[in-house]
Amino acid sequence: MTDDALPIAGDRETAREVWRLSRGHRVRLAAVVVLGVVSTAIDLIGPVAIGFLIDRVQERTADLGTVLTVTAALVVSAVLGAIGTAATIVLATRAYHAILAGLRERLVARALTLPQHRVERAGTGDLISRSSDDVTAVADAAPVVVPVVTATAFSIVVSLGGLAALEWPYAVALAVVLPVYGLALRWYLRTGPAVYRAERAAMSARAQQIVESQRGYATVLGFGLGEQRHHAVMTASWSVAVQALRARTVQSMFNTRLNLGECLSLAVILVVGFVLIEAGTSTVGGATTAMLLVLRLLGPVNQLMFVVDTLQSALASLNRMVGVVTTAAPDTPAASRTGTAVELRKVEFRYGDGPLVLDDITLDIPAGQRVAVVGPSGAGKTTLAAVIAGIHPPAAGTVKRPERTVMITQEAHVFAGTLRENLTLTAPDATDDLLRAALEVTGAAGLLDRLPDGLDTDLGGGGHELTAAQAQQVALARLVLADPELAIFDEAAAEAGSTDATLLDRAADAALAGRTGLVIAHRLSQAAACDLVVLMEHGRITERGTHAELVAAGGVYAGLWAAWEAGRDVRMVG
Ligand SMILES: Nc1ncnc2c1ncn2[C@@H]1O[C@H](COP(=O)(O)OP(=O)(O)OP(=O)(O)O)[C@@H](O)[C@H]1O
Repeated sequence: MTDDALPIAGDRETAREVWRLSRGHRVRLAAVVVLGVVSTAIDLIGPVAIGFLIDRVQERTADLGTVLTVTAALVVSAVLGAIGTAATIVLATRAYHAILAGLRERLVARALTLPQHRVERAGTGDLISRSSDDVTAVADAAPVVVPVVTATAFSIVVSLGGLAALEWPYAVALAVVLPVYGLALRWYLRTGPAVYRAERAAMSARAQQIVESQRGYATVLGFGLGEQRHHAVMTASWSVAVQALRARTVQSMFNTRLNLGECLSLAVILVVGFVLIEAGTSTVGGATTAMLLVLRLLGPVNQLMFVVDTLQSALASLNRMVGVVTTAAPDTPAASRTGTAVELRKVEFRYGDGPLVLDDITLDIPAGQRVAVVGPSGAGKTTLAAVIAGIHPPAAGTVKRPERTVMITQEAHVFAGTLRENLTLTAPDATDDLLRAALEVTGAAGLLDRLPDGLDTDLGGGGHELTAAQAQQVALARLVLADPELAIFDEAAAEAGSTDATLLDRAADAALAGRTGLVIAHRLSQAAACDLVVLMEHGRITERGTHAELVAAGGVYAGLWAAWEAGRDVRMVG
């Protein structure tokens, strides 16, 4: 794990979080425990009844009534035990899924508030895999793990209790042998995962060799590489065979250890039973009951050993999920001083270990004013916008911005869902009238009329496709509905003079009305309409002032403006 990776919770932290999440389900969990103990205890009736019958037969006091009573007890205990166990498993599985659903909700909620730079540093894949693969791994483990773990836990407790009730030396003997299973498990967990990983890696390498040979078929033929490819596939296949052999060996060695545990368990009960019968403290029936109890227990214990892999990987996934949930909340932006919406002091920023992309930036944006940032490509405009928006924390210096800050980036995303859902993302309670008004403000009322189902039209993946400009208008309408104090626009550079550019300029202008605005101006006409213009070059602010002041000053901006007016080099600023 690198320093940048999202954290992985420890087992204790995970247990704490799961306990916290179980708050609404504790009655159900208590019912699981009660039902589990009762149904496992009912299961004990069988061994006890058989022991009772054997003793009566030995004493020669058994008659047909005894046999029928014992048979009835066996049937009733089997049926009730089965019903009770099934009900316990159903209840436990429901509780498990309810708690998992709660965890998933918290994970998504937390993931959506993680600072973008945190997610980017960790790799978006990490977060996606935690909220999809890990959730699936934990959910898929339920049908395998829950019944086995529940049954084994109750069986161990109740069987040990039953043995102790019978004669305490039986329980002590079994308790002494049970650690053999623990040792077998420890050995398996230390050896198994690495061997299985190596087997899977060998399989991937073989698949890779085969796919490459097929994909590069023409090259293989053209260069006469057939023999070489054949050899590569053969080597990879042999490696799979070797790894598979190792994996199966580990498995059978594990089985041997389990068999040893089983033999020892039965042997100690046999020996203890013999000694107790000899001493006259136990009967043959009692020893038989003890033996049957141990035999009953061995099934679930063995099953537990075989689901331990699934259990482990589910726990690892759980730790990864809880790691996101318990990640520290991002710093809330400091409230800005009255009158000044944005305050940057000596801000520096670099991507990773790269060079400074922002260097000594000090900037105030008075509340309600619009500032345009212009400059050549790579000057750091987008980075400055992201630092002001709080997406990237500054490497040095301080940034203050209003709490309600929204940034519209160059790629406005349209989410899969209806237009209404796309708009209400930022205003869940907005009425249809408000949504229409927001679309109207951003000049998209016409779009609404053209959509086949109006606000209910499906957009995004598989739905009605919006043009890039329409997607921007929807994003702007979303911004209007979010009603932020500071709006930051880093919009796509539409070609100057194009219908889209005019449309978007008007839409942005309307969306900015009454707010503080920071506009990354790709067209100098946008800059000219702002209250203040900031020119950036090589990560530094080199000129600042009103448009008129900068033009009058005759510096770089004035040159750019002259070029813009002459229509000579429009792209200089984008
Ligand atoms: N994610 C990143 N990782 C590393 N370097 C980056 C990253 N994003 C931008 N840069 C670098 O930072 C510098 C500033 O980039 P930035 O995108 O902020 O400039 P810009 O003025 O907005 O350019 P443009 O107008 O082309 O969008 C450039 O040298 C760029 O290569």
